[in-house]
Amino acid sequence: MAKVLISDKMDPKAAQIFRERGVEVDEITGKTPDELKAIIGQYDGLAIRSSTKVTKEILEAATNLKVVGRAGIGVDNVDIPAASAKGVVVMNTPFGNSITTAEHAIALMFALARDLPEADRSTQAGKWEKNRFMGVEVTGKTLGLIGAGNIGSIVADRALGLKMKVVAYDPFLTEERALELGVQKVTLDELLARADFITLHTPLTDQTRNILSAENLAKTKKGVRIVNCARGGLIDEAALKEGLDSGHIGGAALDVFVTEPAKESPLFGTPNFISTPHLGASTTEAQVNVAIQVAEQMADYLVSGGVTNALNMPSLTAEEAPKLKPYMGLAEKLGSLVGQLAHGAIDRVSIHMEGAAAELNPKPLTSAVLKGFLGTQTDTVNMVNAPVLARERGTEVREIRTEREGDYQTLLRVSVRTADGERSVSGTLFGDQAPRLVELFGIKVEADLTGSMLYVVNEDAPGFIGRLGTTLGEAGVNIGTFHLGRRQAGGEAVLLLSVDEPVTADLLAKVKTLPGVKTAMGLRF
Ligand SMILES: NC(=O)C1=CN([C@@H]2O[C@H](COP(=O)(O)OP(=O)(O)OC[C@H]3O[C@@H](n4cnc5c(N)ncnc54)[C@H](O)[C@@H]3O)[C@@H](O)[C@H]2O)C=CC1
Ligand SMILES: O=C(O)CCC(=O)C(=O)O
Repeated sequence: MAKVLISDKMDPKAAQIFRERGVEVDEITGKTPDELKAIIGQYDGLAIRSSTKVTKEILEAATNLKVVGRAGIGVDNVDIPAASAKGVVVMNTPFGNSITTAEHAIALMFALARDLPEADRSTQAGKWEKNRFMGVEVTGKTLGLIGAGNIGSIVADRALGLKMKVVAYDPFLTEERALELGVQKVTLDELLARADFITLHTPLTDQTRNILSAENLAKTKKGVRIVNCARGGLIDEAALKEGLDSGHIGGAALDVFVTEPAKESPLFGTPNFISTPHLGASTTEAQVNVAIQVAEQMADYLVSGGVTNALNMPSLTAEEAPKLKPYMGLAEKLGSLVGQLAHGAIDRVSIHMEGAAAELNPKPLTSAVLKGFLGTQTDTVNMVNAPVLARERGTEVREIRTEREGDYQTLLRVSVRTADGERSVSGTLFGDQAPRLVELFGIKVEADLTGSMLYVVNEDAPGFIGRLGTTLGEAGVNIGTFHLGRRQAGGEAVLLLSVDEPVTADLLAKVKTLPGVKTAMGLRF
C-alpha cells in the first residue's frame, strides 16, 4: 500500500481522499528540515503547500518518494531539477486557488484606494478622523497587469467589471488572447507610464525577479498604487520603501515577501503600506479545491500511474495509463536496443508511431524510448528526466505519427541518426500485449527482448548455426530462444539468441573467431 505524508496544513478532504483511494496517509505538519529528512524515507508521496521546502537534501533522503504534490500553484519551494534527477514527479493544482487569489488582489486594490486598514485602526482607536481619509475611485482608472495568465486574466475580468481600463504586459500574451480578455497588450515601459494601479501575477523567474526594480519604479506615474499577490522578489522591497517615503508611490499592498515568513521588514509601519501574510489562496473554497485536486492527482499516480498537472513529466490520464503500459515496455526495449547497438555519436532520435500506436499520447512513449536509449549511457535516467537529459546532450527528438497501418496493426519504430546514417528498429505488441521486435536495421527478425542476449551479424552460409551452437554448448551457455533474419539468401544475416547466463567477453571472443562473423555483441534487457 502506498504511503503519503501531508506535511503542511491542508483541508481534511485531502486525507479523506487518500484513504478512500487505498493510500495510507500521515499528517505531520511543522517539522524542521532535519526532522522531515529523518522520516521522509518511509513515504511514496509528499503533499505540501508553501511551508515545506523540498530541497535536494530532503530528496536525497526520500528513498521511496515517487511524487510531490503541491496543493497550490507556485512550486518555487520544490527543487524540480533535483526531483527530476531522482525520478520524482512534481505536480501542482494550477486552477484551484486562482479565483481566490485574484479576489485578494482586487481586495488589496480597494484597500489601497480607500486606505481601509488605517481607517479601521483609527476608528477603533476612537478617533473618528473623517477628514483624514480621502480615497480615490477605481472607476475609469488604468490597471496595469504584469502577467496575464490564469490569475491575471481573472483580475482583468473583475477590473473591467469595475469599469477600469486594463493594460497588460506579458511577453507570452498573444494579441488574440488580449482581445478576448478585453485588455490592451503593452510594453512594460508603457504600462509603468500609464497605470494608476499595478498588480503582479507572474511566477518568480530570472526574468521576473525585480521586475519592479528601483529603475522601473521610477518610471511609474506619481501616486501609483501597487499590489503584489504573486511572489516576493518581483519588487525591490528597499526601492519600494524609498518610493513610499518620497511620496512618488501612493500606496503598496504586499501579500508576499522576499523572505517568508516576514516577521520584520523595513516596510512595516510605512504610511500607505498594507500587508497580509501570504493569504492569497486562503479561502475555504480554494483550500477545499486544492486539497481535493492534489489528493486525487497523487492517488491517481500512486495507484494507477495516471499523471495530471505534472511539471516535469507529460500528462497521462488514469484511463490511458493501463493502455499505454505495454507500449511503454516496448518503447523502452526498442530505445535500449538502438542504444546498445548504434555506434558513435547520435544526434537525433526519431520515434515513429504507426497504426493503433499513433492514436496514443506520444509523450510518455517518447520518454520511455529515451529512458531505454539513455539508460545504456547512464544509470541516472528515468521517465521524468529522460527528455531533459536528451536535450542537454544535444540529441534532437522527433515524434512522427502515421495513422495508416502497414504490415502490423500497431508499430513503434525507433530511428537514430549517427555519422553513418539513419538506423532503425521496430516492434509491435502481440495479442497478449507482449512487446516483440519485428525489424532490426532493415532486416525482418522477430524476437522477445529479454534478459541476456547474444547479437551476431554473419554472412549467411550453410553450417554457421551449427558451429555457433557448438561454441555456445562448449562454453556451457544454454540457449533460451533463437531468432534469425536475413536480407537475402547468401547476404547478411542477423541472429538474436536469448541465453541463460550473461554473455562474457570470453564467449564473444570465441564467437568472433567463427568464419563469417562480422559482429558479435552481448545485449541486456
Ligand atoms: N499569493 C498567493 O497565495 C498565491 C500566489 N500565486 C502566484 O501567482 C503566480 C501566477 O499564477 P497563475 O496566474 O496561475 O500562473 P500562470 O502561469 O497562469 O500565469 C503566469 C503568467 O506570467 C506570465 N509571465 C511569465 N514571465 C513573464 C515576464 N517576464 N513578464 C511578464 N509576464 C510574464 C506568463 O506568460 C503567464 O501568462 C504564481 O506563479 C504564483 O507564484 C498563486 C496562487 C496563490
Ligand atoms: O498554499 C498557500 O497558501 C500559498 C498558495 C500559493 O502561493 C500558490 O498556490 O502559489
